[in-house]
Formats: sequence, C-alpha cells, structure tokens
Amino acid sequence: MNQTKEQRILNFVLQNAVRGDPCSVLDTIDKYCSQKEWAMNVGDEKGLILDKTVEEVNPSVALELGTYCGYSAVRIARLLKAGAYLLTVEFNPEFAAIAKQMIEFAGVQDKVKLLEGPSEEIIPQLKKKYEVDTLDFVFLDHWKDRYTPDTILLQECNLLRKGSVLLADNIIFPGAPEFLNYIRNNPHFQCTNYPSHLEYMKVGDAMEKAVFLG
Ligand SMILES: O=C(NCCO)c1cc(-c2ccc(F)cc2)cc(O)c1O
Ligand SMILES: [Mg+2]
Repeated sequence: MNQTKEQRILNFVLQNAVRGDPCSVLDTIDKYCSQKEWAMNVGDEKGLILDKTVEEVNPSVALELGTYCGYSAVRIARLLKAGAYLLTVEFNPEFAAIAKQMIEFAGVQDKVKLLEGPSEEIIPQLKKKYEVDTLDFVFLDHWKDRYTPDTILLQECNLLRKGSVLLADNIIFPGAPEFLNYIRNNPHFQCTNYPSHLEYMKVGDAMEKAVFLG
C-alpha cells in the first residue's frame, strides 16, 4: 500500500532524529519538508514567532487547533513548564495517528493530550470532560474558515480569561480574511500582526496575536 506524505515524514524522523529530543525532531521535519516534500507545518521561521509568544505567555494550559503531524505540538510542549500541558485537536484520523507517534518519539507525551475530532464538538467538552478552567494560550492552525466560529465558541464556553492569548497561523496564505476582520474589529481583543513567510517558501504569510481583554 502506498505511503502517505505524512507517513514518509514520520518515518524520516524515526530514522534520522534523536528519540526524546524535541529540537532534533523539529529540525528533522524542517529538513525533510524544505528539501524533499513540502508540508503544512508551521515551520522554522513562523516557529520562532510561536516560540516567543509561548515563552512570553508561559501558559499552564494551552490549546492547539490543528495538530497535523504534531510539529507545533512538539514545538509548544518543549517550552512548557513543569505541570503545564497542551491540548491539541485534530479532525483527520490519519494525521492524528501520525502526530501521536511524533509526539511520543519526541518524548513530550506527558505534556500533550491529543484529542481527535471536530473542534466544534471538542471545545464545548473542555470544561467538563477535560477539566479545563480557562485557557492561557490558543494556537489556531486548523481549517481557516473555522478560526472565527471557534473563537466565538471559546468565548461562549467561557474558556478565555482576561489576558488569554490567541495566535493564528496563515493570516495571509492561505489566508483567514473573515477572522482578521472579526478579531481586529472586536473591542474585546487587542491584536498584533507578525509578518513572516509561508513555511519552507518565499511566499509572504503572517501570524496574528490577539489578547483577550475580558
Ligand atoms: O489547511 C491548513 N491547515 C489546516 C489543515 O487541517 C494549512 C494549509 C496551508 C497551505 C496549503 C496549501 C498551500 F498551497 C499553501 C499553504 C498552510 C498552512 O500552514 C496550514 O495550516
Ligand atoms: Mg498553518
């Protein structure tokens, strides 16, 4: 049976990265996806913006929407303090299966809970089923037309508190114009734009940070 691109990425990591070393996993994915097959990981350039934001927020509870192969889950989890954890949501079961193995190989499995299913179903379960009070940090990197409805849902479910930080990928490419309009015109959010490039390409992209003001 032919392998998928995501299986090829995982195999390259299993054969070339250092087990238990998150940085080596990230570097190995970036090497494969820049030299062999492009893939929609946040990547090394936008990854630095993600790193700086996570370090600034230093979240106890973080949520990621859109796990894909687990690159940004590993990227975020490696920076979390003792006792802090990341919940990451993936709709596609094949991607979730790859990400689970990637997260375990990187050795961050104790800090990451991978939730498989649609974000609109999982978000309303976070408080009761997953014992979340509020979220300190949310990374939006899933279907771009879900950024706005899921941001509204997070507010409706009282999952944001004064100072909660959202960081959204792909503001320019593929783009999330409706989200940008929603969040920048919403008085409950303070927004900052971070120009960058699409992962592994010279194409322009950007990330948008939005701090919830309560
Ligand atoms: O759809 C995306 N993510 C959700 C997946 O469940 C996504 C897509 C792209 C991309 C695709 C096709 C292209 F030509 C250029 C970019 C990039 C990204 O960073 C992304 O996060
Ligand atoms: Mg993305």
